Amino acid sequence: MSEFDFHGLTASFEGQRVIGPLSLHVNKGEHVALVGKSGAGKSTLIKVIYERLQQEASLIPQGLGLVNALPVFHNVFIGQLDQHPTWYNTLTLLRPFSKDKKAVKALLDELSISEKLWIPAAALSGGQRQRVAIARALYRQAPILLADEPISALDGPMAHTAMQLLTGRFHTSIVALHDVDMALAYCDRIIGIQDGQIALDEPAANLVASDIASIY
Ligand SMILES: Nc1ncnc2c1ncn2[C@@H]1O[C@H](COP(=O)(O)OP(=O)(O)OP(=O)(O)O)[C@@H](O)[C@H]1O
Repeated sequence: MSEFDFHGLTASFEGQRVIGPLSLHVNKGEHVALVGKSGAGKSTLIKVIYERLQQEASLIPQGLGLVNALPVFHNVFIGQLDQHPTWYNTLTLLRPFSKDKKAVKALLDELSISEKLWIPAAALSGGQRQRVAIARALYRQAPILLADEPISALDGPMAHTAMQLLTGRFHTSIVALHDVDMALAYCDRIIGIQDGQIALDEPAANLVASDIASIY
């Protein structure tokens, strides 16, 4: 069953075409890895897809988009901001409800970072910030994940934990990954981007890492 079927996806900067035009059909339940060399267009393609999906998707942008002045709890809670009335969000800023504290802490426990619950995001390391952005995306509970290099700053075991959570909790995902081995391990479809076009589109089961090398 189709999750989405987009045609004519394009993006340009200062008149220079960097994506497409291309078509992308993704089935419900697919976990897609976007691979390709730096500058190929993976981040831009994720942004273009997000513009079309909006509320249906959880986004982990490469820049993470954390609010530095807010504690980790609030940065994760932001994932559900549009699911509550304004009065609820205002009260939460001052004094979070215990059910939300419990839910956010449980998620942070899974990413081994719950001890930072009340620490401002500004005081976190790069890998800790990435885990908070992952928790925010999971907390949103959207059906589709769009993630741009979500594990680039994580150590080996934590990178595996994060990929298990992301591919396990989201029905459908599109994740840009530099690590080809992680892409093959956790995704069932590999899309290679080269100069803003799809240069490879194969089930992961049909590929080994060296097959993907040609697009780098
Ligand atoms: N804001 C921008 N203004 C101008 N050009 C841009 C902008 N953002 C991206 N580009 C250009 O678009 C092309 C694709 O960039 P993009 O960030 O999508 O690549 P990428 O595959 O995600 O790279 P990386 O793996 O390094 O993150 C590049 O040539 C880049 O220089």
